[in-house]
Amino acid sequence: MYLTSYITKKESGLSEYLKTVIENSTKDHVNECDEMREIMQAYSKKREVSAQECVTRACGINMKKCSRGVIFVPTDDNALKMSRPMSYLENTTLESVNVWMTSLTDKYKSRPETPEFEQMCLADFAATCRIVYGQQKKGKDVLPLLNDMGFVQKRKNDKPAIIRFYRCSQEKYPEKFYGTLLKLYIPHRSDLELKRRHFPTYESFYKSGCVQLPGSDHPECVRHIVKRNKDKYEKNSEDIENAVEEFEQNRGVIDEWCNLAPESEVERLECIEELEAREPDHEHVQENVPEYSNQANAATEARAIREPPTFDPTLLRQMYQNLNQKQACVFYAVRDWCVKRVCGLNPEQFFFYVNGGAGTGKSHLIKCIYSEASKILCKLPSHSEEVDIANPTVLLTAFTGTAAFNISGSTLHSLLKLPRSLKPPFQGLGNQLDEVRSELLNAEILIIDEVSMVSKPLFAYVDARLKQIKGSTKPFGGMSVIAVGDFYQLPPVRQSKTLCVYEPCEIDLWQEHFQTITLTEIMRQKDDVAFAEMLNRIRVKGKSDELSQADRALLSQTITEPSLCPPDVLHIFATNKQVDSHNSVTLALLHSNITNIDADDYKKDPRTGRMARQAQPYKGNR
Ligand SMILES: Nc1ncnc2c1ncn2[C@@H]1O[C@H](COP(=O)(O)OP(=O)(O)OP(=O)(O)O)[C@@H](O)[C@H]1O
Repeated sequence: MYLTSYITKKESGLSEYLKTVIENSTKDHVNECDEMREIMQAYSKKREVSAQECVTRACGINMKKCSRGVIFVPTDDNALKMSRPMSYLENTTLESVNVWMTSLTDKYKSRPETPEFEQMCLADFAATCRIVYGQQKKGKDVLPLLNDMGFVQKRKNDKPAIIRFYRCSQEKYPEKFYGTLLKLYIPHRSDLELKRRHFPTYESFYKSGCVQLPGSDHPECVRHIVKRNKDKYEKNSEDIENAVEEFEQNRGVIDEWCNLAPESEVERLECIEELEAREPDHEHVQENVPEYSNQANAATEARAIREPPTFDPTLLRQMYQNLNQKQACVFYAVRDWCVKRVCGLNPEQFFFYVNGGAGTGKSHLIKCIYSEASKILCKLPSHSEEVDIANPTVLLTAFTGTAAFNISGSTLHSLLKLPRSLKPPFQGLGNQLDEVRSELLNAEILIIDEVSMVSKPLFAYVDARLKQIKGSTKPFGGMSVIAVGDFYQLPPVRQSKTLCVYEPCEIDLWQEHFQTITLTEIMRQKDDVAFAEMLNRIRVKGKSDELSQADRALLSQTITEPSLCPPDVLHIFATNKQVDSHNSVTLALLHSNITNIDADDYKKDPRTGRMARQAQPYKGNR
């Protein structure tokens, strides 16, 4: 699949893209040189060329060896024409019409008038003949073309060339579709022969027309002639077309890419979304992705890996000692694994999902695990010489910036340089791979906090990315994973699929690998057991389930007049407007001298891929 996709990569969108660039640059520039430069830049940025192809081209190495010639046959009514060279044009008069280079189709129409050439359709001509120049004109069986168009020679019988032509959809563009069939497979000397008086369209001529071929003594249906010639050149075209269509529709899930080619990730799509000025794909685009910056810039880009959290050893010891039974269970399981790893016992990868309601001590446990595991794993042989904090052994991450900040970690997007759109196919790291690989090569454990916000596509992407970075086909590239969170809390943005929903048709990393450990003891309100228990009941309550009288009474006790509410306690509001108003009032109470600073808003220019400062800040942006 990987190779097929690589060698059949499409460039179909490029023409449309260039058209837009040309239209825009015509509007923007008076100077043709600038216009040309802009088009060239757009072309070079948009064109998808892999690193391998670049090297091959730059070094002039043959990209492929082919025992057959491959000929492109232009069949469009308005096919692109190239002008003759300047040196030629300078010696012609203004009235001269002979200013265009002749195409293969022109040469076909001027083919020799021998019986053999008369019967040839354009496809035959392209596949079995070659235009010869210079000394080759003196070769065997070379014939002159009419109208001084050059010379032609039949190819050796066993080596007809492969013909390529633009195929268009029969449903969407019937006229072009039938025009192509007729031009390729009906012998002719002028396009008028293919669109005759009684047949206003190519389609009508194809379906009801008859022609008498040179050398034949009776007319024959156009359809039949087309079929006979087409069968010579398009033997399996329908099967191939159906297979391609099926492949496009049922592209494998993201993971398959990595399973097939984890090491040689050369996806060319890295810059597509940067340059595409299209509407975001709502299902796959991650909204509000914090710290996301696809405009990598050494000066402005925040480091992917934050400074690791450090704790006072005495405090840490106390934290370990005070872990409750379930917390301790996970903590020591991970600790044992780390010890085995350091001793060279190569323990199996583990995948834990630490679940539990609000305040059950999930983040607290993460901090303990992180500190202890980092301390032990830094003794791994590869780290013994110099422990570099930029090469962590445990990765602390979360989906949102806030959650990541709370645990002194990084967001998944920034750490793994994930693209904004998670739409398949998987986008590799391209030339950032080495840099990320060197940063994360020593990582052994990945911790993901607030996992309820991680969507299925994002999780699959993390898996794929780690496979790429680690160069391993094992799940998550061989790293052990601790996912922490509560699926009763925030779901993924934009109604993306959450991890805990099982779908049998997909490879489900979550169901397949993760072992759940549920923390039940509420640590945040441990001095108020009644309240903590009520919170647990509310956590699992359905929308239509009534609150019990006792719970209602307990909650009602806390109702108070807003004016009586102390200003310095946490306030929660239903709308942003109320939040803004409360913040403004509180801020004014704290500081008298307030200065407003307008934000500078930047927007990506789809043509250049660069961030351009907007004249006006966006309204309503926060
Ligand atoms: N074993 C423990 N000993 C003492 N305090 C603890 C322990 N576990 C957790 N805590 C404290 O309980 C409070 C809640 O813990 P924590 O924030 O880790 O819970 P959480 O499950 O992550 O909550 P949430 O889901 O709301 O983010 C914190 O103040 C934490 O320090």
